[in-house]
Amino acid sequence: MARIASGDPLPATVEAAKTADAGDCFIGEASTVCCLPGLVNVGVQKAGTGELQTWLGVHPAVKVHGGEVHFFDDQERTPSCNAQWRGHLRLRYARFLWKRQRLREADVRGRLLFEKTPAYFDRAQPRQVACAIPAARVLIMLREPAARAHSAYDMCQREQEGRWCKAPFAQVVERVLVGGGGNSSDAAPLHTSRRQMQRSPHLRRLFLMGHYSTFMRRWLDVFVWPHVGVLWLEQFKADPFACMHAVERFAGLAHHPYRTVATRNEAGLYVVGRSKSDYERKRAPSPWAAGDTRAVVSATAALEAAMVRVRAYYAPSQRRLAQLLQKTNTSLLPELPSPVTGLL
Ligand SMILES: Nc1ncnc2c1ncn2[C@@H]1O[C@H](COP(=O)(O)OS(=O)(=O)O)[C@@H](OP(=O)(O)O)[C@H]1O
Repeated sequence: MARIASGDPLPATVEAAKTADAGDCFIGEASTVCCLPGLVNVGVQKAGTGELQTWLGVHPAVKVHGGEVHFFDDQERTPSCNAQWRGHLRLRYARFLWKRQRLREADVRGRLLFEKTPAYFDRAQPRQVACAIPAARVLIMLREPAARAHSAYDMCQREQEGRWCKAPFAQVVERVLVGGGGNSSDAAPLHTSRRQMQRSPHLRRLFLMGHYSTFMRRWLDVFVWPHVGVLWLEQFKADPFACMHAVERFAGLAHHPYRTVATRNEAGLYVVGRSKSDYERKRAPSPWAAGDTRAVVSATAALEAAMVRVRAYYAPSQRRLAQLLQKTNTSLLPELPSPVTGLL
């Protein structure tokens, strides 16, 4: 059972923070409260972490942060996790987490505190997170890695318009993934072009993040395995109710009747209130918008071929992940989704 913020808050001092853990709260000046989360969703980007936060936000026994925290992103390596350091780290983290919200005891008493930062999966040092909140439940949401990479690239094109994502995804794949013959059945393994990866840290992250087993091992090295739970966006798409039930069991929460509050949106997905899935797919890429049929057909074919290539690139790594999930028993649902099992 994850720690629920039900006890009396500790004084907001380093001394008190030395003995705190996930789910504990600190009371500071003017009775303001800040807490350490009991449940942290550490990733991955584009695997439905925003949606999960929305669903947990309507659970009466959960207090969600509401945004993304990024406290542990790219922090410097710390020499050791001694008591003094732990005390400081916990206080800084709890204060940072709630700096934009004036929490009162009544907001948190008896509730599970939740934060999500998908960037933690590959950008945080799990050892540091474990130093701050060793008893926390760590939720890892994954998504078939080729679809994840495409979705992340698409988001960059739509929202960030960065230089690194100007070219169509299919062109980038052609440039970055080398070896093989473009066919998943080719014997030669695909790997990333060192030169292309050195040129763009964004592309490097886009492709490397999908080697889930590499990053997962780092989390499993420092958190006890029953405290780490894995869920797939594909599972959430297929049955969000089973997923929410599994998350509740994982976090020690009472069952909430999500079926009574969820509706289906235009995309046919279950949502509670506003969802990214309501509007993300409505924005069309340029050839579609221009209505140029030939361009659409050729862009679709190029994208499909690129996706085959990306899936082939990730196949060995997906096999390693399957073994890791089996060994550690960290899947929250017993059945792996078909786009994932297809690769294993
Ligand atoms: N209710 C529901 N059911 C199934 N799938 C859903 C739902 N809500 C959001 N989504 C899809 O989740 C994808 C976004 O994931 P994230 O919220 O983790 O994105 S982000 O990293 O925070 O930007 C994004 O996927 P893509 O549209 O394929 O990019 C969303 O469409």
